[in-house]
Amino acid sequence: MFKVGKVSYLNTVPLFYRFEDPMIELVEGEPSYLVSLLRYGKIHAGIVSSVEYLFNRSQYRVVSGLCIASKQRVCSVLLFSKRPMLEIKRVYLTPASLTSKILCKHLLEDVYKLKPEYVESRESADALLLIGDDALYEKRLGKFEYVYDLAEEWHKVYSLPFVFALFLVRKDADPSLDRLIEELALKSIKAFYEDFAQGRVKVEGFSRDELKDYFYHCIDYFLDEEKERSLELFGSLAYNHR
Ligand SMILES: C=C(O[C@@H]1C=C(C(=O)O)C=C[C@H]1O)C(=O)O
Repeated sequence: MFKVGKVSYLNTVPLFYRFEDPMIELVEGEPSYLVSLLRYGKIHAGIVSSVEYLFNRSQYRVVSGLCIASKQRVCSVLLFSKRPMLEIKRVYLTPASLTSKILCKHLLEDVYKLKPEYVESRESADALLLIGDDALYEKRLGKFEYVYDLAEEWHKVYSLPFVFALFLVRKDADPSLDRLIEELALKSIKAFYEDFAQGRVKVEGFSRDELKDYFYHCIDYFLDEEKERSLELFGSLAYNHR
């Protein structure tokens, strides 16, 4: 039996839409939790934060061609702020994330040349980094005057897509697992988009228009050469923020 980690957010619904096999057991959780399970061998594989691969390459194989990325906007990695970007002083970074936290630090410190204090409580912060469904729900509440999409910020600077997560397989796992994951995920994505186009997909808590914007204009699942280039660039910039 293979244990495979699945991020428990809207963004993985297409990847796991038909991800059923007698050999596979899914384990759900937030990205940082899944990374710790994978690192310590409690699961064999999972779609997890891309920085885990960038910092510990020798431990993993990457399932080819698949990722969670965005071409421009991602819509669910958002910095919510009471002040304009250049005036941000105290930042809360969600502990659910690894990649987006580092992306946020890179943008604030290296691109915008700020020296923010990172605080543990939301209440004392003037800006909050949230990811996944937490970010999508917070946006709806409309409590913050400034909302920055971090993939869009990355794109403004580098004109590149951004890769948030990769399907990693532990090197000590059976080699047949990579192929099985690739097949099931590709089958899932195809079935999801076919069903969505036919109006057959419903996800509790989200309207059809919200889903359409998210899955057609924000999230992208295909790891191509441009995304690999972006990943390597991020790897070289991320090192100072680990
Ligand atoms: C786009 C997203 O990508 C995620 C962001 C991750 C991270 O920041 O470590 C990890 C997995 C992905 O689910 C999101 O969660 O909204």
